[in-house]
Amino acid sequence: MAAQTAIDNDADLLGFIYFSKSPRHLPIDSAHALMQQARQHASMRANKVNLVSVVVNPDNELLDHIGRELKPDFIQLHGHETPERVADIRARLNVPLIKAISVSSKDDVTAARAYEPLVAHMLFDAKPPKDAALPGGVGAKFDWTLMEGYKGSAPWFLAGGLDPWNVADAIITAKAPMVDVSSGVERGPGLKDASLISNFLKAVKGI
Ligand SMILES: O=C(O)c1ccccc1N[C@@H]1O[C@H](COP(=O)(O)O)[C@@H](O)[C@H]1O
Repeated sequence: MAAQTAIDNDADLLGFIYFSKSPRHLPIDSAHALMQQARQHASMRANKVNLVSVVVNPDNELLDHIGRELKPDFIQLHGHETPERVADIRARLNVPLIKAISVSSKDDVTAARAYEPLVAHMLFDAKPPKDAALPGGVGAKFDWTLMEGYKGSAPWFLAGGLDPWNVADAIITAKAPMVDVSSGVERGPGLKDASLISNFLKAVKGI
């Protein structure tokens, strides 16, 4: 299981996608089973791993369902949720939030300020191509130098097109405290690859 490889290589967080257009989409029952296995594996190894439910413009019904059934450590909002909507979600759920921002310019990075008081972590991902079916998980990179000077009020994630070969350069260039990856550790859409996962984590931990 990909999650086990990630845990064995000291990943701090694991993401479970709930978005039907994604090749990584996991219905709640499947996510529940995989998250249980991941929690058991981490506790056997005395590793602490945080489990993240990734959603896109979720309605309240879905959020309540995820909160109740999956009990994730974080919910990652990867759509066009406004700061007002994020404030509503924060008031509704007792789950720390990660807000993804799509970046193609410095203004996009500046837009993070409005979310910072509302979330545990910001995540900066590339703006997907206009015709993309997914808002993330498409392997698109952005100009990491756009993160220059961004401090943030909490540790933040760099994402978008990262892989085992470029992640060290990305961390150094963007001065990123944390990174997130999806397609860059896959051998095909939705097919996580154990050796890519372990090479990615070795590259990150080796810095
Ligand atoms: O991975 C997905 O399928 C996905 C679907 C919907 C929203 C977000 C998704 N993934 C997130 O996208 C970024 C970057 O992915 P990649 O490494 O460029 O493939 C990452 O934060 C994932 O959590």
